[in-house]
Amino acid sequence: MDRLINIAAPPLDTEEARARREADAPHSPVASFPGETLRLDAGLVLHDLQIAYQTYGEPNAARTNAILVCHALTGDQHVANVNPVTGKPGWWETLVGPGKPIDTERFYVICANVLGGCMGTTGPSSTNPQTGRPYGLDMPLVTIRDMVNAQAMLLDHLGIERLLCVAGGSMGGMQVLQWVASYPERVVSALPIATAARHSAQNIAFHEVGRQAVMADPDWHGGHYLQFGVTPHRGLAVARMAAHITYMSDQALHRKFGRRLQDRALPTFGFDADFQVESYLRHQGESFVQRFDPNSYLYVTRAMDYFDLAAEYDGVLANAFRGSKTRFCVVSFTSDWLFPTQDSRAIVHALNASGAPVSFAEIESDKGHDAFLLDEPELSDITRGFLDSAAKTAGLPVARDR
Ligand SMILES: CC(=O)SCCNC(=O)CCNC(=O)[C@H](O)C(C)(C)COP(=O)(O)OP(=O)(O)OC[C@H]1O[C@@H](n2cnc3c(N)ncnc32)[C@H](O)[C@@H]1OP(=O)(O)O
Ligand SMILES: N[C@@H](CCO)C(=O)O
Repeated sequence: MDRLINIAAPPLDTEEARARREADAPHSPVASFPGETLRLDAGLVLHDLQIAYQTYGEPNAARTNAILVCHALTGDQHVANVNPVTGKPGWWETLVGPGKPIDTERFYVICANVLGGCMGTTGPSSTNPQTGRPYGLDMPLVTIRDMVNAQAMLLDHLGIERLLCVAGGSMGGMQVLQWVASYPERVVSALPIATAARHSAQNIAFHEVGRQAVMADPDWHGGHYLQFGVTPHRGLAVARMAAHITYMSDQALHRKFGRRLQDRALPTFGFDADFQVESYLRHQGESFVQRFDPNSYLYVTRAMDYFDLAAEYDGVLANAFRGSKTRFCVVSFTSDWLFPTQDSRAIVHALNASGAPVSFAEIESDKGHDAFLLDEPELSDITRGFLDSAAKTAGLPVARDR
């Protein structure tokens, strides 16, 4: 019988997986801030902050060519090249690299693992300096604004005063919007993709299902599973399966799998993964738990839920951008029902009302929300054109013809 998802490989917090993560250390520099604190929206203070990051390309002499890329919910700092933990290409290798739209021969690209994450930046699996044990749920909740404030500390550490662009999709796009609201003078241009200025009720609902799956796993132990030497990987896998459906469109699921059966001619009349789509989702769940920490999943989904940029500005989104000189390019995808085009339009309307320069593109695609991670030629063209124009405004040398 093959009714349950099969977590064959070691989950993230076994000794073996820890060793794999530690093997990443030479690849990911970690910025530490001894003696400094980060004040969080939750009203608490974080000590001994650590931020794991990657850079690609070189800063120019005036340090005016930096682009900050912000990752989505379960991304990490490995935006390009090979991710040493998964052995797979970086999550935005379609856009970032030499000669690519975010051209690392021209730009100095920085990407940091978010606060609350599990790839080297302080998160619930980090050691709580007050107890010497992993934080677990004793880690204070973090918000998108907290993530951005931590990134600002990293930029100070790297000697980058101003960003030529801040770019990202989904939760990365939320960080882009927050960057302009919090640090307008530090951002020349902004590229928020497949995102929203506030998380919808429907999206909060999906996240709650995922969190309940994690917390219902008997191995969760109130969030202190590391002390018990186990990981609630089954709950996390179920959470990912449910979430993954929301990252795709109905058309894409139909195109990829339809009602086809997996490795069999007839249904089993049982609960095995008869259908290809079931097998695919199980695979997505099983592979996710090899690279992600269950408590981090709780924290980062919660940060998205709390995001409501207008709420910080008397309920008027335009006020978040008023006076900002940042140039925007807002992008959405036609088949993205998780962050539909109407969410992007709301951002564009607010930017118009605030007087900010903004362009908007809705890209025709049947790939759903995760289209921003896939090879979408129109996204590449828009990104290249937008960055060329931002670079020109900033007085950088023009791009070579390709
Ligand atoms: C910033 C960030 O967001 S980083 C995090 C982004 N990364 C993820 O979210 C990782 C998981 N998500 C995905 O894989 C997303 O679908 C994407 C967008 C990143 C990739 O999409 P695609 O290239 O279309 O890949 P697809 O969704 O078809 O998945 C391919 C995988 O499914 C597996 N698969 C395909 N069909 C089946 C099936 N019938 N049964 C079992 N497994 C299957 C493939 O073997 C492949 O496995 P692998 O990834 O372990 O090599
Ligand atoms: N699939 C991506 C996008 C989610 O918004 C991720 O897991 O981060």
